[in-house]
Amino acid sequence: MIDIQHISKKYKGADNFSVTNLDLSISEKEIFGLLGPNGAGKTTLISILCSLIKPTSGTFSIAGLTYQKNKNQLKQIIGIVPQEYALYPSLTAFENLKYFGSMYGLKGKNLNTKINSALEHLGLLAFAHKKIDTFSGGMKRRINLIGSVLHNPKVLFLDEPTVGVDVQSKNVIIAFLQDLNKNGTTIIYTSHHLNEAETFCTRVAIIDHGKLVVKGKPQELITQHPGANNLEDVFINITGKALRDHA
Ligand SMILES: Nc1ncnc2c1ncn2[C@@H]1O[C@H](COP(=O)(O)OP(=O)(O)OP(=O)(O)O)[C@@H](O)[C@H]1O
Repeated sequence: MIDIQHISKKYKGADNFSVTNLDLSISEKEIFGLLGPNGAGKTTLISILCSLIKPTSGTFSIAGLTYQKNKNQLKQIIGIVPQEYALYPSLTAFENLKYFGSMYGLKGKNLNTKINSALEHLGLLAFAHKKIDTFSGGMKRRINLIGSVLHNPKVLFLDEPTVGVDVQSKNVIIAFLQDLNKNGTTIIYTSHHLNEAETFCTRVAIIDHGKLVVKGKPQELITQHPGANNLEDVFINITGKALRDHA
């Protein structure tokens, strides 16, 4: 489904590569977790796969489509949930979602039904006509998520979808994503929540300093690392205890 070959990225003016010669294949209907310390290159990789930035070298395809040849088709089959909220604060939740839907050519009754159904699924129907600037962080994240799936993407990319949300919102978000996945959506997400990734993901890859260090099913990785009881132990084992501060 997703085939990544020798992807590297060096930002303009940067001294180092943010992603280095990365190869990865992700199958249809996987829930794939990209894990790694701050600055490892997770957002950079997701941004490349979403065609938001161009790789310095290397290629990738999604469902056989490439950004060089099939940019518009590619946009239609993917959904993107960015780290930052991409919402208009002075518009209501419903108005924001109508706007998102219209960007994918959706309109009328069909769009309204989809919006209402997703709002209900994510516990937000009662707030449909309230302005976004009155929403909590967890509510905004759920609206952002709905906006990215109205067009039924085959592949959904999420950059830390559960950061800064309470446990209740997190559980609703994870359950919603699991339902999408059961209905055929392949999910690729980045997270620092290793407990969450351990139970949520079919496979994970740990990235460090722009390189893919290890990949596999969470339980397999735990078994392969002597003394590891969970994915966090594996993570520390692989990436070490040093802080990754930089400016
Ligand atoms: N626009 C940019 N210009 C220059 N360097 C950048 C840019 N964006 C990211 N970087 C650098 O690329 C490296 C990887 O950053 P990236 O945001 O992809 O990491 P990450 O794994 O998503 O980190 P985090 O977990 O903190 O979100 C870092 O060293 C970062 O400083």
